[in-house]
This record gives sequence, structure tokens and C-alpha cells, in this order.
Amino acid sequence: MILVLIGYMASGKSTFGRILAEKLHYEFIDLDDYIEKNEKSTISDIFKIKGEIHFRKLETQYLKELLESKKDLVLSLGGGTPCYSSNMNLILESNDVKSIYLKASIPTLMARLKNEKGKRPLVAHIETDDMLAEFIGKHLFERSPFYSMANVTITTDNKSLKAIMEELVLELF
Ligand SMILES: Nc1ncnc2c1ncn2[C@@H]1O[C@H](COP(=O)(O)OP(=O)(O)O)[C@@H](O)[C@H]1O
Ligand SMILES: O=C(O)C1=C[C@@H](OP(=O)(O)O)[C@@H](O)[C@H](O)C1
Ligand SMILES: [Mg+2]
Repeated sequence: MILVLIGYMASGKSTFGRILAEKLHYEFIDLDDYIEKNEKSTISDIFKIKGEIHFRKLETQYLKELLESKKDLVLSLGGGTPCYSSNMNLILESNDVKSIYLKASIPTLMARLKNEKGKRPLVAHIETDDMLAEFIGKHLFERSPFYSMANVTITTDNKSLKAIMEELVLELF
């Protein structure tokens, strides 16, 4: 089985994915890391040098490659992956693939993103808290319809990684 983690930037996909894979004895791949490794470039540089559209094409290409070639995998996507091309349909229609939406509120996402803006090109330039809150709100409005198509949704606000794990294991097995 492939478990695909989706959700907004800073919802915990990369962090939680790694420990979920450990618990299940599955391989773990973070799609952003996989793209960086294969392209020999950072996500920030890909955005800067080749542009976001090129990044979106790479996301789709590597997502397809992984869904077709792997099993017993936890795959953490980037926040935008399910929202471009027909990536979410591909995930939903693939055999033995389950999608999990890690849902988090704007205040939770704000608090985390404020500390880690540098590595995320879409928010790196946003200066004030008000502007960041407005950006996340608008972006979530556009993206939530894709995230909500996931097989399982876990609300993660104020929950430890352990609590999220317990909830997910109950939902999945
Ligand atoms: N359940 C949680 N409780 C507290 N902090 C969390 C939780 N999940 C993730 N984080 C923290 O939030 C930040 C963003 O997490 P990350 O896994 O990089 O998110 P994503 O991959 O979805 O962008 C990291 O600093 C991580 O440690
Ligand atoms: O939401 C997005 O469009 C993006 C999210 C990032 O991943 P995280 O969700 O892991 O931060 C990364 O793929 C890129 O900066 C674009
Ligand atoms: Mg991540």
C-alpha cells in the first residue's frame, strides 16, 4: 500500500510522514526532497531559476513515477501537489493508494510558517502577519476542495504527532 499525505504548507506532512513510515516499516519519500535530489537543485532555486510552472510539471512527473513504481511507501507531497494537473484524480484512481489530509487551521499554519518562511518560496516574501493570514486564507479557499477529496481527513490542531498517529491508525486499520 502507498499512503499519500496531503495538506497545506506546514500542516506536518514531511514530519508526520517520516514517523508514520517508521511505525509501519514502510519506505518514506518526501516528494520535495525527491525532486531536489533528482534535479540536483533546491525547491527555492527551481522556483527562482525555472519558475513555478516548471516546478509543477516536475511534481506531476515524479508523483506519477513513484505511484507506478513503489509499494509499502509513505509519500509526503508538497502543499500544492494535489491541486495541479490531474494529480488528485491520479492519486484517487491508483490501485492500493490511500490519501490522508492533514487538516490545520489558519492560526496553526501561521504560527508554523512564520518560523519557516525561508524554505517556502510562495510565502518567503510575505512581510506582515496580516498579509500572511490573508494569503493562507485565500490559498486554503482555493485548495481545500482538492484536499477534501482525500480518503481520510485528520484534524491536527493542538494534537501531538503521537495523537495524530493513534487517530490515523484507528481510521486506517
Ligand atoms: N502535530 C504537530 N504539532 C506541532 N508541530 C508540528 C506538528 N506537525 C508538524 N509540526 C511542525 O510544523 C513545521 C512544519 O512541518 P512540516 O512537516 O515541514 O510540514 P509540511 O511538510 O506539511 O509543510 C515543522 O517545524 C514541524 O516540526
Ligand atoms: O504549497 C505549495 O505550493 C508548496 C509547498 C511546499 O511543500 P510543503 O507543503 O512541504 O511546505 C513545496 O512543495 C513548494 O514550496 C510549494
Ligand atoms: Mg513538506
